[in-house]
Amino acid sequence: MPLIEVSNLRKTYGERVAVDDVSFHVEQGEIFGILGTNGAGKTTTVECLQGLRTPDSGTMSVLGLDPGKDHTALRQRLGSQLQESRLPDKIKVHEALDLYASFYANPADTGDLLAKLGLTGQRDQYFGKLSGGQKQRVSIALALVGRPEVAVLDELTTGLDPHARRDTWKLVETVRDAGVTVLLVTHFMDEAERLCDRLAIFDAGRVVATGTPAELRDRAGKSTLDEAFVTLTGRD
Ligand SMILES: Nc1ncnc2c1ncn2[C@@H]1O[C@H](COP(=O)(O)OP(=O)(O)OP(=O)(O)O)[C@@H](O)[C@H]1O
Repeated sequence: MPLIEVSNLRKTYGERVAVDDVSFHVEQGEIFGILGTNGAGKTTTVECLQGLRTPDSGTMSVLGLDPGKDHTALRQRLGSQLQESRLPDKIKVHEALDLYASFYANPADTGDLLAKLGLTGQRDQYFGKLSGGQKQRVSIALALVGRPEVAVLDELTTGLDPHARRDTWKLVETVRDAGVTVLLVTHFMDEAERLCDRLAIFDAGRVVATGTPAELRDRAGKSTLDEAFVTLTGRD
């Protein structure tokens, strides 16, 4: 049974249809990408999956739970990275981690987690003083502190330099290799190609294709995911 199953999901904001008849599934242990341009409905979809938004219609199952009904149980088993750094500048790294750890019944050891993410030296630093890459690593640490079975990582490398992006990608692979299923929201084709085992291409609230990066390239008859994306979204 898939770890995540979404069928015919629809979500509107007033007149605006943000997500329209979206279906896909995610298998245990994979990095699954939700790829699309701005406003494609990616964040709305993962917010519904986390029980943060109520869809208008459709069904969802995450770890066998219904996000709408089993929100509290799901929160213990799912880790979320914030789309932007929403931490106050004046919180220290270890304070943020301890705070998030307190939300979970069986949190990870925060010292170990900081070491794994290369943040031991930043333990006592204010969040506001960190570099972009360090902030991103803190937000990944916050997503992992509850020992989640599924981690939702949204716009992971936006604003990072090429070295920090590559370091972050390696980190995501380490997370997956430790057995965590990763739902990766991105609008970067190179990131999706490099990291995702399978992905769904979103466009204007709909899923236009799902598959491995190689399958999507083949289907579109293109040599890069970038070109395949343009073809599959009908923008050729
Ligand atoms: N709270 C809201 N109220 C009204 N409209 C919203 C709200 N949140 C999102 N939308 C609209 O719904 C559509 C889908 O937005 P969503 O944030 O899900 O897309 P996205 O693919 O994650 O985009 P981005 O990459 O820019 O984050 C957009 O047109 C957006 O303007």
